[in-house]
Amino acid sequence: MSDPVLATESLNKSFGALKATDNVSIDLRPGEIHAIIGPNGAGKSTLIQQICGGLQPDSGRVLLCGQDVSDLGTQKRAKAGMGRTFQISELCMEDTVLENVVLSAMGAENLVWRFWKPALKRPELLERAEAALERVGLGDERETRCANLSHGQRRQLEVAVALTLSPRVFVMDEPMAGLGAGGSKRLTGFLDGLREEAPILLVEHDMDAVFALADRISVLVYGKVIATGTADEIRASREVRDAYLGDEA
Ligand SMILES: Nc1ncnc2c1ncn2[C@@H]1O[C@H](COP(=O)(O)OP(=O)(O)OP(=O)(O)O)[C@@H](O)[C@H]1O
Repeated sequence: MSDPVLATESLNKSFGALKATDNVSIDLRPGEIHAIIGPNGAGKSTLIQQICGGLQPDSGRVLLCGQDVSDLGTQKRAKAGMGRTFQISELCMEDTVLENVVLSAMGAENLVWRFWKPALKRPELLERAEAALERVGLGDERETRCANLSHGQRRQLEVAVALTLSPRVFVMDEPMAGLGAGGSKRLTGFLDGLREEAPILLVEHDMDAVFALADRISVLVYGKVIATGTADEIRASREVRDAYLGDEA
């Protein structure tokens, strides 16, 4: 079996007496989508934040392509290849789609951000930004202001932004949130193809999307992984049904 691209080793995080992440060890293999599911308050976002560097665990490690990144902050992890997406607030609503992606491509080159308007004329940055926009299907929207994009298009734009950093993994926190049925279906199709670019660790409440996409699913309950397996294995697990999915799964 191939080495994991991303792995957590015994991550623990408590808030007072509450164990939000309890000894969590999961991994993400090349080409796969690994979904993390679980009830509200199970610790999914806390886990994602520890993986991406926004929150320091009490103990445990995060490995990216075998390298221990536990001591790196969010930016350094992003540069090392951790492509966190769907932080809507990081898009600049007043700027165009192309400007948003160029800004990110500049970050990848450590360029100073106050010089970013002239950077729009730099062919290598433009090329990288345009390639990312084409890849996510927003090539025709390059001059559209971000504020005028649909919810689903903004999610695609966030992937384009992440792509300019040549991510080794994507870590996505509830990408389907706020999308209608049609939007979820379109995004599901898009994520299905995106796994060729880099494997995806996906936290998601939309079970249709999870069961359509995930190669493996881990179920988190009260901060603990109670099961990891294929969609069929997770559906068949009595423990998972009792703790989370009920009998409709
Ligand atoms: N900064 C914090 N301080 C104290 N408690 C926190 C903090 N962040 C999260 N928690 C608690 O930790 C637990 C896990 O929260 P978390 O947001 O990670 O769950 P989640 O699985 O992402 O939930 P949801 O599906 O509702 O987004 C919850 O009980 C939450 O109230």
